[in-house]
Order: sequence, then C-alpha cells, then structure tokens
Amino acid sequence: MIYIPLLLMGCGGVGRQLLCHIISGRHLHSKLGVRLRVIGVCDSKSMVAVPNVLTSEFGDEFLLQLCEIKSRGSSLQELANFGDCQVFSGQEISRKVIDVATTLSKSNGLALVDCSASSQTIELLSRAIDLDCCVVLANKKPLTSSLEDYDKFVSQPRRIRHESTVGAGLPVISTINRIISSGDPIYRIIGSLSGTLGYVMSEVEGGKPFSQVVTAAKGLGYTEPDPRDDLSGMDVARKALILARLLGHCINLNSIKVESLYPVEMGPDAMSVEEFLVNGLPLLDKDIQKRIVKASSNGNVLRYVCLIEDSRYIYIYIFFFFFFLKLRPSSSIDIRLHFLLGVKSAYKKLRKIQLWLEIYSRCYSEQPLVIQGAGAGNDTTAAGVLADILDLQDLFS
Ligand SMILES: NC(=O)C1=CN([C@@H]2O[C@H](COP(=O)(O)OP(=O)(O)OC[C@H]3O[C@@H](n4cnc5c(N)ncnc54)[C@H](OP(=O)(O)O)[C@@H]3O)[C@@H](O)[C@H]2O)C=CC1
Ligand SMILES: N[C@@H](CC=O)C(=O)O
Repeated sequence: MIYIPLLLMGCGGVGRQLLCHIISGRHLHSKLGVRLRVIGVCDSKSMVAVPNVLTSEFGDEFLLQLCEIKSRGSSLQELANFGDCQVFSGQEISRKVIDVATTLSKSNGLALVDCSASSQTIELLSRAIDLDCCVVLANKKPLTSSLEDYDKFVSQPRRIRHESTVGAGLPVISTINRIISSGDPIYRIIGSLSGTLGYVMSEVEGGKPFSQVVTAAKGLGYTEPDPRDDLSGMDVARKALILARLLGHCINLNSIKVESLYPVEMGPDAMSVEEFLVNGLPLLDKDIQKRIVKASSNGNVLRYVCLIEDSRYIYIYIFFFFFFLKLRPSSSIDIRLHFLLGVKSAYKKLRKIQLWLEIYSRCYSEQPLVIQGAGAGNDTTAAGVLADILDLQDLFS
C-alpha cells in the first residue's frame, strides 16, 4: 500500500468537498493500492493536526465532523472536544506546517494541498517546495503573483500540480502541457473561461434579475469567495495569465486589461462582500438586463471571452503571404478579455457553467482542439484536485 500524507489548507466549499471525495473514494483508492492519510487541516484562523504525523491520521468520522463544523460557519477550534487532535492558531500555524513538512520530508513525504483563495499561503508553499514536498493547487494566486514565484511553482511539474486552477476538473493544463511538450507551438487560445459569468449571463437571458442570479451562483459554489473577483474579470484574468505563462510568456497580472461589471464605488475598498450582495448588486440589475435584451433582440448573446494570441505566429503566417510585412518583436502576446456578442459561434450553445476553450497550434490549426464542460463548482473542482493528488502516488511509498 502507498501512503500519501496530506495537509489541507482551506476547508471552504472546495476543501470540504475534497475531504468528502477522499472519504467516499476509499474503496477505489484501496483497489489502486493507495491510502490518503489526512494529517492536518487549516482555515484562515486555525489548524488541526494529528498528534503524530508519522504514525497517525484523522479518521473519517473526525473529517466528517470537521466538514459539518465548517459548513455551519463554526471554528476548527471546536474539534478539540471531538477527538485526538492538536489545535493551533495565529503564528503557530505556519510554524506547525513547516514542522510537519520538515518531519515528513525526511520520511514518506507530504502533499500540501491549497484550497484557499489566499495569497498568504505562497510563502508556506514555497518553503514546502524547498523541503521537497509535493504541492497541489486549486488556488490561482500562487501562480499569478510574481514571475519569480511562478517559476518556482512550475519548476518541478512532476510534484507540483495545478490542474484545477483553470477549468476546475477539466483537463486544460494537462492538455496544453502535452501539446507543448510534443513541440507543437500553440499560437492562440480563445474561450469562455468563467463558469460564473457563463451561468450568470445565461440565467439573466432567461429573465432572472442579475442580483438574484449572482447570489445563487455564490450559493452553488461557482463564484470566488468574493464574487466581485468574477464580476470584475479578475478571476478570468488570473486563468488567462496562468495559460499565457504556460505558453512561455513572461507577463504579469497588471498587464491584462479587464472589463468589470460593477463600478469602482462598489469595490472591495468601498464595501464588504455582504454589503455588495445586499445593497450593491440590485443597483446593477437594470443596466445588465438592458445590455442582454439589446443583444438578444438582434439574435445575439453576451459572453465574456478571453483571447490569448501569440502575434509571432500570426505575423509569421501573414509574412508568408504578404512578404513586405515585417515580423513583430518575438515576445509579443495579446490577451483580451471582453464581452462579446456572438450569433452563430459556439458561445450561444454555452449554457450555465460551461467552460469552452479552443486551442490553435500547428497540428490544430484548421480544426482547433476544443475543451468544453462544467468549468466551476465544488464537486468538479475537488475531483480535479483529488485526481492531481492521486497522480502523485509514484513519489510516495
Ligand atoms: N469553486 C470553484 O468552482 C473553483 C474554485 N477554485 C479555487 O478553489 C479555491 C477555494 O475556493 P472555495 O472553496 O470556493 O473558497 P471558500 O471561500 O469557500 O474557502 C476558502 C477556504 O480557505 C480558507 N483560508 C483563507 N485564508 C487562508 C489561509 N491563509 N490559510 C489557510 N486557509 C485559508 C478559508 O478559511 P475560513 O473558513 O476561515 O474563511 C476557507 O476555509 C479558490 O482559490 C478558488 O479560486 C478553482 C477552480 C474552481
Ligand atoms: N469562479 C470561477 C471558479 C473557478 O475557477 C468560475 O466561475 O469559473
């Protein structure tokens, strides 16, 4: 049997669903000869860990209790009454995570799983990588901060996985990596990358008020913890940045222009998430409805589309036909995020949380490689994270 010790950071919608998938998949895992040993879980304020990370693991009853406590908004501290566990808070958390990573790196190794939406985990993840631990990310922030951090997180693709950061459980990252490693240059990626915005637009098209639909999307686990991350286009910008960096482009988040669905006066500096949901959102209903009605009166739909285009290849293509045109400088990348009206295109077929992505390369030039399916939701995202963890099994004993 292969044992994978696992420390989970973040037990919100995705993290809790991951624990449920681990528990319900025990039978399948044992057939594969793998045992996932959850030895620690943290949220933004506390951490629970088993007393001895080398020999013990949390039982499934304990993990279910943890999920129940967190889903009713209580603190992990409550678990102190429930079983054999140590509870940490504040500064102690980072110390304990490093302590666990150091101890396990000298024996069987550790899978550190980030299902938070925080940039505060970056330093811990980076130190765990230095200790030769494995890392699995649903959190996009470690990959979208500085290029230095990014390089570290992709430095060892065998033990650092992040499939769920783009497209939840869909095989977007692995597909692109396979194309790249075969030497087939990708020159364009175009798609609708936000499950939330896809859901919101199609529900509003169906006649529901924007505010009601966004609130429902949050309840269904499609949005980011702060739905303004979706509505501002920032979440899509992060996904686009991850894809562009994967294609080898050295760019940062601030070089991507986004089109926001809410004004700055409703931003995180001006109001809390709750205030935005209750008081801000309803003020946007009329305007969004107007845009959608206008689009559909012409037989169109409104979709948030991301285009990542490597001008090198486009211009090389033009060059062959019009030899007087000059090649562009080599590092040219164009990322555009905008609301697009589409009639006959694939956008119209997109319903609810569907993600749709077309990849163009030398091999897929006339007929792009297309990935389509549910691109958001706790269930599919947690399933993607779990698949990444199971993929690490060769690195454990
Ligand atoms: N939902 C989806 O469809 C998809 C989500 N993702 C990504 O998955 C991640 C999780 O999303 P979701 O579960 O919906 O978010 P939630 O807000 O439901 O959960 C986030 C969890 O992270 C915890 N947390 C916050 N800061 C820290 C920290 N510094 N250290 C450890 N834990 C911390 C929170 O703690 P507390 O409980 O105390 O607030 C909470 O438990 C996000 O990064 C998101 O972008 C990726 C693809 C799809
Ligand atoms: N909020 C995101 C979830 C996945 O990253 C989305 O709606 O696509």
